[in-house]
Amino acid sequence: MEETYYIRLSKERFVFSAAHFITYNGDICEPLHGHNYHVTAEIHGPLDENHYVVDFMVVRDALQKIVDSLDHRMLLPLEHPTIRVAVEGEEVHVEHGARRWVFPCQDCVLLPLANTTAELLARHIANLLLEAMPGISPKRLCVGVDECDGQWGNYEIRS
Ligand SMILES: Nc1nc2c(c(=O)[nH]1)N=C([C@H](O)[C@H](O)COP(=O)(O)OP(=O)(O)OP(=O)(O)O)CN2
Repeated sequence: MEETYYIRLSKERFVFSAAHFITYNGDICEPLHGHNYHVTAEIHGPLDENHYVVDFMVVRDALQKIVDSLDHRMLLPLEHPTIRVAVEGEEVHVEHGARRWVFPCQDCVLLPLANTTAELLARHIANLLLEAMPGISPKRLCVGVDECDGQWGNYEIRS
């Protein structure tokens, strides 16, 4: 029998309210809209000298910073094949086909993603979480992003 330990952080305050639009089925582009995204993280690994997988507080604080950095922002994908995102002075200019949007830079987060789906947001948050916890290399890290009350996109990375 194999034993595993893992921690899960799923706090009510891991929420960011953000605007986005995605494309799907080729070139169909959603209207701009918002979600109250909920985030969870699960970390698997052996116990350390404290009998922790990882200190809850370390993960909690790192995840909270990431969540806060996305809160009250327009989420924009930098790697989308047909949504063009360009910073011009203090503004972000966005184009998709004949549609155009202009946002103040401070209201936007430009993400290295091909689309702002819940799945890709989960991957992005997982990568930020790993970067924020140097020295911690979990056996498995799972991040979940809930777009709207029970529609989760999940990402898992194993070492
Ligand atoms: N696997 C995925 N499927 C979909 C995603 C996604 O990220 N991953 N995203 C969407 C859209 O963003 C869409 O906005 C979600 O639509 P909907 O569920 O209708 O969300 P609402 O906020 O409008 O919620 P209501 O329950 O309708 O109020 C689609 N699919």
